[in-house]
Amino acid sequence: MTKWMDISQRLDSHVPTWPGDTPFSYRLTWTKQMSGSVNVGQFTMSTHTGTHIDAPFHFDENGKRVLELDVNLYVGPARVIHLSDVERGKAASIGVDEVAQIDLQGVTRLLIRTGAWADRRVFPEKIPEIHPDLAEYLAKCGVRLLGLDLPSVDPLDSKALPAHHALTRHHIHILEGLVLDDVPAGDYELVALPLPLADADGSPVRAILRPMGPCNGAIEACGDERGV
Ligand SMILES: Nc1ccccc1C(=O)C[C@H](N)C(=O)O
Ligand SMILES: [Zn+2]
Ligand SMILES: [Zn+2]
Repeated sequence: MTKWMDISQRLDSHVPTWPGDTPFSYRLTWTKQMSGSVNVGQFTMSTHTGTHIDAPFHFDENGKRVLELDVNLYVGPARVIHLSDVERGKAASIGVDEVAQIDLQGVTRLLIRTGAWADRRVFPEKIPEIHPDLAEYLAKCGVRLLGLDLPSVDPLDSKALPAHHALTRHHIHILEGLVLDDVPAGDYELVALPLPLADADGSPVRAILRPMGPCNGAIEACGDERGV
Protein backbone atom coordinates (compact mmCIF):
# COMPACT_ATOMS: atom_id res chain seq x y z
CA MET A 1 0.00 0.00 0.00
CA THR A 2 1.34 3.44 -0.91
CA LYS A 3 2.26 5.64 2.01
CA TRP A 4 0.33 8.73 3.06
CA MET A 5 2.21 12.05 2.71
CA ASP A 6 1.74 14.86 5.18
CA ILE A 7 0.80 18.10 3.38
CA SER A 8 0.12 20.09 6.57
CA GLN A 9 2.09 22.94 8.08
CA ARG A 10 3.77 22.07 11.33
CA LEU A 11 2.20 23.79 14.33
CA ASP A 12 4.87 25.25 16.59
CA SER A 13 5.78 28.74 17.81
CA HIS A 14 7.29 29.52 14.38
CA VAL A 15 4.15 28.89 12.33
CA PRO A 16 3.25 32.13 10.50
CA THR A 17 0.06 33.81 11.72
CA TRP A 18 -2.26 36.17 9.85
CA PRO A 19 -0.94 39.70 10.71
CA GLY A 20 -2.41 40.78 14.05
CA ASP A 21 -4.14 37.46 14.72
CA THR A 22 -3.57 35.20 17.76
CA PRO A 23 -0.09 33.65 17.74
CA PHE A 24 0.22 29.88 18.10
CA SER A 25 1.36 28.67 21.49
CA TYR A 26 1.51 25.31 23.18
CA ARG A 27 2.51 24.81 26.76
CA LEU A 28 2.07 22.36 29.56
CA THR A 29 -0.62 23.24 32.10
CA TRP A 30 0.75 20.54 34.35
CA THR A 31 4.03 18.77 34.02
CA LYS A 32 4.32 15.14 35.03
CA GLN A 33 6.37 16.32 37.95
CA MET A 34 3.65 18.74 39.12
CA SER A 35 0.72 16.36 38.68
CA GLY A 36 2.56 13.29 39.81
CA SER A 37 1.13 11.35 36.86
CA VAL A 38 0.90 13.08 33.48
CA ASN A 39 1.92 15.96 31.21
CA VAL A 40 -1.20 17.91 30.18
CA GLY A 41 -0.96 20.62 27.55
CA GLN A 42 -2.97 23.47 26.19
CA PHE A 43 -2.72 25.39 22.97
CA THR A 44 -3.89 28.75 21.72
CA MET A 45 -4.15 29.62 18.06
CA SER A 46 -6.24 31.38 15.45
CA THR A 47 -8.62 29.07 13.63
CA HIS A 48 -6.91 30.29 10.39
CA THR A 49 -3.35 29.36 11.24
CA GLY A 50 -1.46 26.79 9.20
CA THR A 51 -3.36 24.23 7.16
CA HIS A 52 -7.04 24.87 7.84
CA ILE A 53 -10.54 24.95 6.46
CA ASP A 54 -12.84 27.96 6.39
CA ALA A 55 -16.42 27.44 7.49
CA PRO A 56 -18.84 29.78 5.69
CA PHE A 57 -19.51 31.49 9.08
CA HIS A 58 -15.97 32.95 8.73
CA PHE A 59 -17.31 35.46 6.19
CA ASP A 60 -21.11 35.10 6.45
CA GLU A 61 -23.07 35.65 9.69
CA ASN A 62 -25.61 33.05 8.62
CA GLY A 63 -23.07 30.62 7.19
CA LYS A 64 -22.42 27.10 8.43
CA ARG A 65 -20.18 26.52 11.45
CA VAL A 66 -17.46 23.87 11.38
CA LEU A 67 -19.51 21.08 12.96
CA GLU A 68 -22.28 21.56 10.39
CA LEU A 69 -19.91 20.83 7.49
CA ASP A 70 -20.19 17.46 5.76
CA VAL A 71 -17.13 15.35 6.67
CA ASN A 72 -17.39 13.62 3.26
CA LEU A 73 -16.10 16.79 1.61
CA TYR A 74 -12.75 16.40 3.30
CA VAL A 75 -12.06 12.73 2.58
CA GLY A 76 -11.80 11.15 -0.86
CA PRO A 77 -10.31 11.46 -4.35
CA ALA A 78 -8.51 14.73 -5.12
CA ARG A 79 -6.58 16.08 -8.09
CA VAL A 80 -3.40 18.10 -7.59
CA ILE A 81 -2.55 20.60 -10.31
CA HIS A 82 0.44 22.92 -10.71
CA LEU A 83 -0.02 26.40 -12.10
CA SER A 84 3.39 27.10 -13.52
CA ASP A 85 2.55 30.63 -14.76
CA VAL A 86 1.60 31.56 -11.21
CA GLU A 87 4.72 29.78 -9.89
CA ARG A 88 6.91 31.78 -12.25
CA GLY A 89 5.13 35.00 -11.28
CA LYS A 90 3.68 35.39 -14.79
CA ALA A 91 0.09 35.41 -13.53
CA ALA A 92 -1.03 37.31 -10.41
CA SER A 93 -4.51 35.91 -10.39
CA ILE A 94 -5.99 32.46 -10.88
CA GLY A 95 -8.95 32.56 -13.22
CA VAL A 96 -10.56 30.38 -15.86
CA ASP A 97 -7.69 31.11 -18.32
CA GLU A 98 -5.11 29.69 -15.91
CA VAL A 99 -6.87 26.32 -15.61
CA ALA A 100 -8.55 26.07 -19.04
CA GLN A 101 -5.91 23.69 -20.42
CA ILE A 102 -6.22 21.27 -17.51
CA ASP A 103 -8.80 18.47 -17.46
CA LEU A 104 -10.99 19.03 -14.40
CA GLN A 105 -14.11 17.17 -15.45
CA GLY A 106 -15.53 15.14 -12.60
CA VAL A 107 -12.95 16.39 -10.07
CA THR A 108 -14.63 16.72 -6.65
CA ARG A 109 -11.59 17.95 -4.71
CA LEU A 110 -9.10 20.20 -6.46
CA LEU A 111 -5.77 21.12 -4.88
CA ILE A 112 -3.86 23.92 -6.59
CA ARG A 113 -0.12 24.34 -6.17
CA THR A 114 0.88 27.93 -6.90
CA GLY A 115 4.31 27.82 -5.24
CA ALA A 116 3.70 31.49 -4.43
CA TRP A 117 4.26 31.16 -0.66
CA ALA A 118 7.95 30.48 -1.05
CA ASP A 119 9.28 31.15 2.45
CA ARG A 120 6.85 29.35 4.70
CA ARG A 121 8.51 30.66 7.86
CA VAL A 122 7.05 34.12 7.24
CA PHE A 123 3.56 35.27 6.36
CA PRO A 124 3.54 36.33 2.68
CA GLU A 125 3.20 40.01 1.77
CA LYS A 126 1.34 39.35 -1.45
CA ILE A 127 -0.38 36.28 -2.83
CA PRO A 128 -2.06 35.41 -6.12
CA GLU A 129 -5.81 35.75 -5.81
CA ILE A 130 -8.60 33.51 -7.04
CA HIS A 131 -10.72 35.28 -9.64
CA PRO A 132 -14.35 34.99 -8.47
CA ASP A 133 -15.40 33.77 -11.96
CA LEU A 134 -13.39 30.61 -11.37
CA ALA A 135 -16.03 29.47 -8.86
CA GLU A 136 -18.77 28.94 -11.44
CA TYR A 137 -16.36 27.19 -13.83
CA LEU A 138 -15.10 24.81 -11.12
CA ALA A 139 -18.62 24.11 -9.88
CA LYS A 140 -19.61 23.08 -13.41
CA CYS A 141 -16.69 20.63 -13.45
CA GLY A 142 -18.04 19.12 -10.21
CA VAL A 143 -15.56 20.65 -7.74
CA ARG A 144 -16.86 20.78 -4.13
CA LEU A 145 -13.58 21.44 -2.30
CA LEU A 146 -10.81 23.81 -3.38
CA GLY A 147 -7.47 23.59 -1.62
CA LEU A 148 -4.49 25.92 -2.10
CA ASP A 149 -0.95 26.38 -0.85
CA LEU A 150 -1.88 29.94 0.17
CA PRO A 151 -3.25 31.51 3.38
CA SER A 152 -6.31 32.94 1.60
CA VAL A 153 -8.20 32.74 -1.70
CA ASP A 154 -8.61 36.55 -1.73
CA PRO A 155 -5.97 39.30 -1.60
CA LEU A 156 -4.63 39.72 1.93
CA ASP A 157 -6.09 43.21 2.31
CA SER A 158 -9.52 42.30 0.92
CA LYS A 159 -12.51 43.17 3.08
CA ALA A 160 -15.22 42.11 0.61
CA LEU A 161 -13.66 38.64 0.10
CA PRO A 162 -15.20 38.14 -3.38
CA ALA A 163 -13.60 34.73 -4.00
CA HIS A 164 -14.65 33.34 -0.60
CA HIS A 165 -18.25 34.40 -1.31
CA ALA A 166 -18.30 33.23 -4.94
CA LEU A 167 -16.92 29.80 -4.00
CA THR A 168 -19.51 29.42 -1.21
CA ARG A 169 -22.35 30.52 -3.53
CA HIS A 170 -21.27 27.68 -5.83
CA HIS A 171 -21.10 25.18 -2.94
CA ILE A 172 -17.30 24.93 -3.07
CA HIS A 173 -15.61 24.63 0.33
CA ILE A 174 -12.20 26.13 1.10
CA LEU A 175 -8.99 24.51 2.35
CA GLU A 176 -6.04 26.87 2.85
CA GLY A 177 -2.37 26.71 3.75
CA LEU A 178 -1.50 23.34 2.19
CA VAL A 179 2.14 22.32 1.70
CA LEU A 180 2.35 20.99 -1.87
CA ASP A 181 6.05 21.70 -2.58
CA ASP A 182 6.94 18.05 -3.11
CA VAL A 183 3.66 16.83 -4.55
CA PRO A 184 3.61 15.98 -8.27
CA ALA A 185 0.46 16.80 -10.24
CA GLY A 186 -1.92 13.86 -10.37
CA ASP A 187 -4.72 11.96 -8.68
CA TYR A 188 -4.65 11.24 -4.97
CA GLU A 189 -6.78 10.36 -2.01
CA LEU A 190 -7.12 13.23 0.45
CA VAL A 191 -7.91 13.30 4.14
CA ALA A 192 -8.18 16.80 5.67
CA LEU A 193 -10.76 16.58 8.43
CA PRO A 194 -11.68 19.58 10.57
CA LEU A 195 -12.06 19.16 14.33
CA PRO A 196 -15.62 18.83 15.65
CA LEU A 197 -15.69 22.47 16.74
CA ALA A 198 -19.38 23.24 17.23
CA ASP A 199 -19.39 27.02 16.84
CA ALA A 200 -16.18 27.72 15.00
CA ASP A 201 -15.53 29.76 11.84
CA GLY A 202 -12.60 27.57 10.81
CA SER A 203 -10.50 24.66 11.96
CA PRO A 204 -6.96 23.41 11.64
CA VAL A 205 -6.74 20.12 9.73
CA ARG A 206 -4.14 17.42 9.35
CA ALA A 207 -4.05 17.13 5.58
CA ILE A 208 -2.61 13.95 4.08
CA LEU A 209 -2.46 12.56 0.56
CA ARG A 210 -1.62 9.27 -1.04
CA PRO A 211 -1.33 8.52 -4.74
CA MET A 212 -4.45 7.01 -6.22
CA GLY A 213 -3.45 3.46 -7.07
CA PRO A 214 -5.55 0.96 -9.03
CA CYS A 215 -6.85 -0.59 -5.77
CA ASN A 216 -7.73 2.77 -4.23
CA GLY A 217 -9.47 3.73 -7.46
CA ALA A 218 -11.86 0.85 -6.90
CA ILE A 219 -13.26 2.67 -3.88
CA GLU A 220 -14.35 5.48 -6.16
CA ALA A 221 -15.76 3.02 -8.71
CA CYS A 222 -17.89 1.56 -5.93
CA GLY A 223 -19.77 4.85 -5.79
CA ASP A 224 -18.02 6.39 -2.82
CA GLU A 225 -18.44 9.80 -4.46
CA ARG A 226 -22.21 9.81 -4.64
CA GLY A 227 -23.98 12.05 -2.19
CA VAL A 228 -21.04 14.39 -1.65
N1 LIG B 1 -7.18 35.42 10.27
C1 LIG B 1 -7.67 36.60 9.84
C2 LIG B 1 -7.65 37.70 10.70
C3 LIG B 1 -8.16 38.89 10.30
C4 LIG B 1 -8.70 39.00 9.04
C5 LIG B 1 -8.72 37.95 8.18
C6 LIG B 1 -8.23 36.74 8.58
C7 LIG B 1 -8.26 35.58 7.69
O1 LIG B 1 -7.87 34.53 8.06
C8 LIG B 1 -8.80 35.75 6.34
C9 LIG B 1 -8.42 34.71 5.35
N2 LIG B 1 -9.10 35.02 4.18
C10 LIG B 1 -8.78 33.30 5.66
O2 LIG B 1 -9.86 32.93 5.36
O3 LIG B 1 -7.99 32.51 6.16
ZN1 LIG C 1 -8.96 30.71 6.52
ZN1 LIG D 1 -10.15 31.94 3.71
